[in-house]
Amino acid sequence: MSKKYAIGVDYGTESGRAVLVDLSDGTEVADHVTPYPHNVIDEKLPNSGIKLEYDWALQHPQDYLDVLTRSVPAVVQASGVDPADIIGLGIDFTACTMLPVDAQGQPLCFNPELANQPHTWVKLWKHHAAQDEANLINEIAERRGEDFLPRYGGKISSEWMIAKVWQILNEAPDIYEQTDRFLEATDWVVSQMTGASDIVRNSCTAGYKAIWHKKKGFPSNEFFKALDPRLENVTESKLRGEVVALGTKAGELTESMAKLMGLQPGIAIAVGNVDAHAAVPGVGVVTPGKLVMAMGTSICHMLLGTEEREVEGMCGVVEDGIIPGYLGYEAGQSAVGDIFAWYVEQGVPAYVQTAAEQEGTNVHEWLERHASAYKPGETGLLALDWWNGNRSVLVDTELNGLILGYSLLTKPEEVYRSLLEATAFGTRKIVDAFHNNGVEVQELYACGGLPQKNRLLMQIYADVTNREIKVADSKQTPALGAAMFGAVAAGAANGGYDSIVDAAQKMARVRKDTFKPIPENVAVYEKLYQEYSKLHDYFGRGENDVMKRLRAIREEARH
Ligand SMILES: Nc1ncnc2c1ncn2[C@@H]1O[C@H](COP(=O)(O)OP(=O)(O)O)[C@@H](O)[C@H]1O
Ligand SMILES: O=C(CO)[C@@H](O)[C@@H](O)COP(=O)(O)O
Repeated sequence: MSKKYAIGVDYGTESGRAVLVDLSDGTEVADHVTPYPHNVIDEKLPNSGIKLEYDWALQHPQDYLDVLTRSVPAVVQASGVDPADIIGLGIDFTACTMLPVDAQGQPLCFNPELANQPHTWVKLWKHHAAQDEANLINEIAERRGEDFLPRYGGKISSEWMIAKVWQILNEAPDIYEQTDRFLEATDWVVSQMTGASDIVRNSCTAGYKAIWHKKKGFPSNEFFKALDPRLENVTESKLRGEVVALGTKAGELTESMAKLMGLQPGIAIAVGNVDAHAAVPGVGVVTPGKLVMAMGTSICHMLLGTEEREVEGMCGVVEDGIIPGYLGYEAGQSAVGDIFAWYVEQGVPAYVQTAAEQEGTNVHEWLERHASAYKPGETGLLALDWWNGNRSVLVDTELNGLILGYSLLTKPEEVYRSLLEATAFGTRKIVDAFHNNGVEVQELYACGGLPQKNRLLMQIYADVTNREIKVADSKQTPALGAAMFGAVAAGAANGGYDSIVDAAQKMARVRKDTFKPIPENVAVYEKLYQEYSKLHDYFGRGENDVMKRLRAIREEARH
C-alpha cells in the first residue's frame, strides 16, 4: 500500500495554516499559512465602517474558507503527494469563537441586509464585551446552587458561548430572533466541508465553552429561564445539534469543496477541535502528570486526570475533552505573546528599534538578548500579567496590567524581562492550583510559536515553575494534532488510525534538548513569586479594586 497522508488545519487568532502530514511517522511534509484578510476586527466593521465598542473582537467567516481554498491546495502542490493518498482532514480552532447562522447554515453577516449589524459577525474568543452577562450567569448559578459551576473553577467566562449568546439577545434581540443556530466556528467550517444539513457539534467546545456535560447535557431550562425567560429553550433551539466525540468522522468532503481544495471528494472530515486541545496528542501527551502549554498570543494549559477535582479558576474539566478515557483539564492566560507584542509596538524607545535594525535582528530578539544579561531579581521590577484580563485563576476580564519598581535607570530590556517573568508567574499560579488540588503536574510540555522564538522565556518558565520543560519537535503542533484526528476519522482500515493514542504514539515527537530549572534561579524566583502572589491577591481578589474603578472612570470619560 502506498504511503498515506492527512491534513491538519489550524485556525489561529490572525491566520490559518495547513499542514500535510505523513501518517507513518508524523513527518510534516508541507505547510502553508494564510493570514486572515480581515484579521481581528476590533475597531470598525468591514465595508460599512460602523464603529465597534470597546472590548469587541470580531472576525470574517469568509477568511476561514479562504484558508481552506488557499492553504490546502498549496500544501498538496508543494508536497507533490497524490491527492488519492490523502485520506482525512481535521481542523482545530481558537475557541469560543462563535457565530450566528441562518436555517441554511450561512453566517448572518453574509446577508448584505444584516452585514452592518455588529452582532451578526463572528465573535472571536477574545471578544470581552459580554462581561455583564458573565457576571449575572455566575451570580444566578451560584444562587441556584448549579452543580456545573465547580467544573468551571467556580466561574463561567465572558469569553464563552452562553455569555456571548446572551449579549446578542440583550443588545440585538432581532438578530437573536433571526438566528437559527449559534455555532462554534470550528463546527461551522466542518459543516462547510461536509455539506451536512444536520450540523454536528464537537464535544470539546460543547464541554469547555458551552457548559455541556457528557452525562448531564446542558444546564436545565429552568436555569436558562432564571437568566432570562427568552433563553428558556435556547439549548433545544439555537444550540441544538448532535454532540459527538473528538475523532469522530463528521462527514465526507463534498464534490464542490474537494474541487476548491485540490483534494478527492469523499475523504473523512473529523469533527472540529480546539487549537490547544489538539496540541496535546500533537506533543505525544496521552497520560496524566504532563501539563501541555500551547504558547502563543495567549497560553492554554492542558492536563489529563483520572478523577474530577475542583480547581480554582480552571476553564473547565471535561470527560474525554482532550483524550478519550481521561478527564481533560484546561486553564489559561488570555495574553502572553500579546503582552510582549504590545511592549514592542507601543513601549520601546526609537533607539532600540534603530539598534535592532542595524544589527539585522527584530526588536523581540534584541530585547531578549539584552534581557538575558540580567540575573533573576536584578531588574528590581515586578509585573502583573493582566494586559488582557486574567483568565485563570481569577477569571476576571476587567483586570489590567501593572509594573512596579521603575526608576530613572530602568532600561527597556529590563521592562521586557519583567513582562516575560510576569507571564511565568501567571503560569506558576495555574500549575500550583492544579498540583495542590490533586491534579498532579510532574513536567511541562511546550508547543506553539513562543518556545521556538524565545529561549530566555522558556528558561524563566522552567526556573519559576521548578519543572523541566520538553518542547514539541513540530512547529505546527495543533495542526499536527488536527491531522491525527483526521487520520482517526478515516480509520485504520483506510490507512489511518483507530484511536488518537495509536496516532500520537506513531506521529508525535519532542526535541532532545529540554529546559531544566537552574537551582540558584529557582531560589530567587521563589522569593519574587511570593511578592507576585501578594500583588495578585491585593489587586485581583477585591482588596483594592482600583483597576475596576479606573475602568469605570474611563467609561464615563468616553461617553
Ligand atoms: N522573539 C519573541 N519573543 C517573545 N514573543 C515573541 C517573539 N516573537 C514574536 N513573539 C510573540 O509571539 C506571538 C505569536 O505567537 P504564535 O504562536 O506565532 O501565534 P498564535 O498564538 O496566534 O498561534 C505574538 O504575540 C508575538 O508578540
Ligand atoms: O481559549 C482557547 C482555547 O480554549 C484558545 O483558542 C485561545 O486562547 C486562542 O489561542 P491562541 O493564542 O490564539 O492560539
